[in-house]
Amino acid sequence: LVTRCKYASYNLPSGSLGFPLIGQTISLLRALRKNTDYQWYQDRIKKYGPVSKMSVFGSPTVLLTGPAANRFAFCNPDLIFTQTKALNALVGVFFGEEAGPIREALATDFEALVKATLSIPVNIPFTKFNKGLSACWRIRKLLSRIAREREAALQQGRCSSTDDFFTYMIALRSEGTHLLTVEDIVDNAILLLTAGYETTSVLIIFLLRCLANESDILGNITEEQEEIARNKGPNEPLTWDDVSRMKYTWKVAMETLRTVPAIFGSFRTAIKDIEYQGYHIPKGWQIFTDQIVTHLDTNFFDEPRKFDPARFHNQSSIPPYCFLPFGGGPRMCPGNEFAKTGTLVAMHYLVRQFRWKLCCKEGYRKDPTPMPLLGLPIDLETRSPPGYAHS
Ligand code: HEM
Repeated sequence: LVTRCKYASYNLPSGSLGFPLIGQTISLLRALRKNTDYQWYQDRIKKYGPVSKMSVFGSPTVLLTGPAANRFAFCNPDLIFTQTKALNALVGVFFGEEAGPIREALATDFEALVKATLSIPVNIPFTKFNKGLSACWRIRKLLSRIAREREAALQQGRCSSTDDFFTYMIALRSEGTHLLTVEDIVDNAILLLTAGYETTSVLIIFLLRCLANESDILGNITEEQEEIARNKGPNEPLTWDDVSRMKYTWKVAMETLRTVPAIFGSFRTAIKDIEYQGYHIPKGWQIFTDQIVTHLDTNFFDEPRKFDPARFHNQSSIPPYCFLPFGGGPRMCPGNEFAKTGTLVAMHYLVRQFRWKLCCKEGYRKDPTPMPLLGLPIDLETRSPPGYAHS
């Protein structure tokens, strides 16, 4: 009623905002967990059309679907990059040589933090949001300590500005390049870790999962990687040039991201009243777009449920704003090349040295990142790469 009175002169999209605060959050989270989110969006589109209003993660939201909507969401200057209210409340690899022990100390807390990013932002004991807040507090405490130690070490000349993320950011501040405080730098570190933590590992997990059932594709990847290895000396590390030659392997990774996007959707907030296709979107409302809607659309991908990396042989045949694993526009993922390199290097060593079988055929859920229901138990066998002249 309040919304109806407040926006009486607006042409709001169809749909309902549901119960205050909760809205459709539980229903969407349930669909994500059951991996039926694609159907959930289709049901909404059928009922309300490609633009509809709802309320998720604590904010009134307009769901936009289709390539034109994706373009609008990613490129409109009146929409700012937002995370859900939960993530904003939670967040206000960078550790040089100590990476191992610090990563271990943080791993469990980051898992709790990522899980809490899509939750109802009400701090009630034992809820995901509450656990995420506690995890975030521990992460912040640990990172702040590290940042302060690095600051002191830098001042005493015990480390260099290129040692890690913190020393680099602190050195830039001393040069007057930015005015961020140590707390701001810690916040940025948390954001980078949240964005980069599970995404690449999800891609590698689902690559392994898909390849276990696709012996021909695995064979083609192995051939590409063996060819690269053949031209190298014993124990010679991979180079940028080698990675740029892993074209087929990357097509398989893109097909994995098309069928199982690591990030399920993108949120923006309208900084003023805006209009889309005749509908008004009030200032302060969220815009939400979901990658899977175009990734599985038969208008853009033939037999979209089929795992077929060959569809990326001719990438110009994919219409713009239909395939968006790394987002689009000015806020496209800045870690995409880093993720690509990490994934390709991991695949180089995995496919040449191992073969694997899935121990179970369970499905997967999104919580919010996709994860096989029972993890990914596999039978791993070592494989002898062909004996090259030098090995
Ligand atoms: C397969 C791996 C990855 C995928 C699929 C992925 C996907 C995405 C997507 C879709 C967005 C845009 C979200 C939006 O527009 O709402 C994004 C943003 C971002 N990603 Fe990634 N990402 C990956 C890896 C990484 C890594 C490794 C890092 C850093 C180490 C990273 C850092 C970021 C950051 C900082 C943003 C926010 C950019 C901004 O605020 O403008 N990502 N990522």
